[in-house]
Amino acid sequence: EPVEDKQALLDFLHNIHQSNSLNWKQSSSVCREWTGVTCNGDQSRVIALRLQGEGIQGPIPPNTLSRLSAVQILSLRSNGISGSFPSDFSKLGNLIDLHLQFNNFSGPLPSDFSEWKNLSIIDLSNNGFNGSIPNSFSNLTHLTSLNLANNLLSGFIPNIEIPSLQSLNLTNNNLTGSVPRSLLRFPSRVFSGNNLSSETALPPAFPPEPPRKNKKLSEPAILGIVLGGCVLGFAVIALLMVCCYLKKDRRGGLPTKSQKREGSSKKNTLKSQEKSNRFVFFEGCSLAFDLEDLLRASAEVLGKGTFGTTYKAAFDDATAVVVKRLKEVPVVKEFEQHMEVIGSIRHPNICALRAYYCSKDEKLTIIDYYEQRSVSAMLHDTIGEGRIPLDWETRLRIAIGAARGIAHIHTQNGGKLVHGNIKASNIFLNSEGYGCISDIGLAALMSPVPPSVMRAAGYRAPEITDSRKATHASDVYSYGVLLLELLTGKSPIHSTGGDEVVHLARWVHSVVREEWTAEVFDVDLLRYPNIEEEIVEMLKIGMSCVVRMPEQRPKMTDVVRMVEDVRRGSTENPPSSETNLEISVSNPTP
Ligand SMILES: Nc1ncnc2c1ncn2[C@@H]1O[C@H](COP(=O)(O)OP(=O)(O)OP(=O)(O)O)[C@@H](O)[C@H]1O
Repeated sequence: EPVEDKQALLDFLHNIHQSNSLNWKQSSSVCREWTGVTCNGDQSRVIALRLQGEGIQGPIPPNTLSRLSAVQILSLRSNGISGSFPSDFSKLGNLIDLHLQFNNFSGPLPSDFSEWKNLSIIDLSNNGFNGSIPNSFSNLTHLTSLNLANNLLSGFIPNIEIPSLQSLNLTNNNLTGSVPRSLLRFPSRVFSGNNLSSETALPPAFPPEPPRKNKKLSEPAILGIVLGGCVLGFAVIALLMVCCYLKKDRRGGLPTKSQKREGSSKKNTLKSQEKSNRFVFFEGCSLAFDLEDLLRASAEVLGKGTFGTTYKAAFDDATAVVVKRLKEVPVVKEFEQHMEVIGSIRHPNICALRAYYCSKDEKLTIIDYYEQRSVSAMLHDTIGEGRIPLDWETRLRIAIGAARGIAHIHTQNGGKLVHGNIKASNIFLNSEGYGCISDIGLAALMSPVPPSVMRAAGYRAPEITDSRKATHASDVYSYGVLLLELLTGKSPIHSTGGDEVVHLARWVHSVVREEWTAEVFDVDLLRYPNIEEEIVEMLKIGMSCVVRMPEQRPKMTDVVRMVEDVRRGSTENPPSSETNLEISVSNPTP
């Protein structure tokens, strides 16, 4: 137990005004039980403190958090913290990430940032910091991301020459002068909303920033929160709006247009109330809307899943986010910890979690809206005159992408993270047209779902009787069913015409055993020339994933290699015109 760190945290707790009471008790274990606290391996020091959206008000009491000298990650974002930048934070010499955004800090920034030699991410955006940007930022040789947007900073932008700096945001301040040469590599939008001179010397590659339509709306007086053009702010607003709609929805359906107009005056109040609750949003959100567009957004129910209802919040320019409202999430702390793990994952084949909301009664997750809908919709939904068949190239990319995404999930959280609900309705297409997987690990958090009502029934491995106890091997099984679905075009549970319900894995096995392999494949696929070898290879992989014994299934990393080889193999050995569709059934499926 890190006794001194614990005392520092208790001193902090006893000297702040905090509206959502933290569960920090002298008698409980700081490393194992306290919300937002992470210790090192031997539990001798606190190394991360994440108190996002905890409703903390007022200034940070001096000589409290600054005693956490081993802390590397400090996040106090989305609270109501006021006062100046705590000068004693200079003692936190091990800091790597500092998140103080969306608070009410004021006064100048510290003049000497060189104390924090390891700092990599600094987010001080959406506060009331004034004065100039200190030159000492240049000494932060490990800095990768600096966000000072939506403050009251003035004066010239210093020449910050840090090669590692990849992300910069200085929008909506009162900065003057021109953009220094060292920062010309960043796009003009990261400097917009300032008083920079026209000879800002932006290189011709960066078009001039169009006038900001909603400039007046970025004033703090309007919404009480400074959102301006900040990208992350959009997620918050969308979240708040949807909360508003959801509350209406609870009273009976989504609001009509006139109800929306009536309700708009109430939205601001709701926004500020909710802001002081438990909003947490993650970096990297690249959505960009005008605030007006956001206020016009409407909510639509996409569907009711096992764990709650999913909404689309759409904006006038067709941009949208998806809000999942989860029911029956038993433990707040577990939910928050899980969201922090998921929110930090950035991978091309994993749908990024943009934000979440957590209170005792309400839990929401926010992700991007995928216009083409899910792989399930692409395979099975009839649109307009009929279904547009999914071509083999797309199906192959879905399979490769999903495999890569799941393999990455299996490496997270010390190799303990499991998806637990892999199915076609949780897979979308990323910008490169590869599969991208969503809803990671939610099943493990929820109340157990009886196998009979599990919507994922057809994908569920035979050994899984409790929906919360999925494993890497059961994920491999579910992925195998997904492959069979892509190859056959059939749902994981389907009927053959009579009353009988057929499980896809069993059906494929029986057809292959009868040596009618060609009958297995979706007729839409058989139209494509020269793909027999690839689809047969893929079928073999799918069948190896759905064997009954979990220990006989391949590991996800092997599956990635195998599905990638399907394409590689056939380019190296082009298929003969007469491909043999025979498959040997060596491994009985259930
Ligand atoms: N980000 C998204 N973009 C587009 N459609 C989505 C998105 N997220 C979910 N959907 C669609 O919304 C519908 C409801 O999704 P939801 O996740 O609630 O249920 P489900 O996937 O059918 O079941 P489960 O709750 O077991 O995952 C599904 O058709 C799903 O594909």
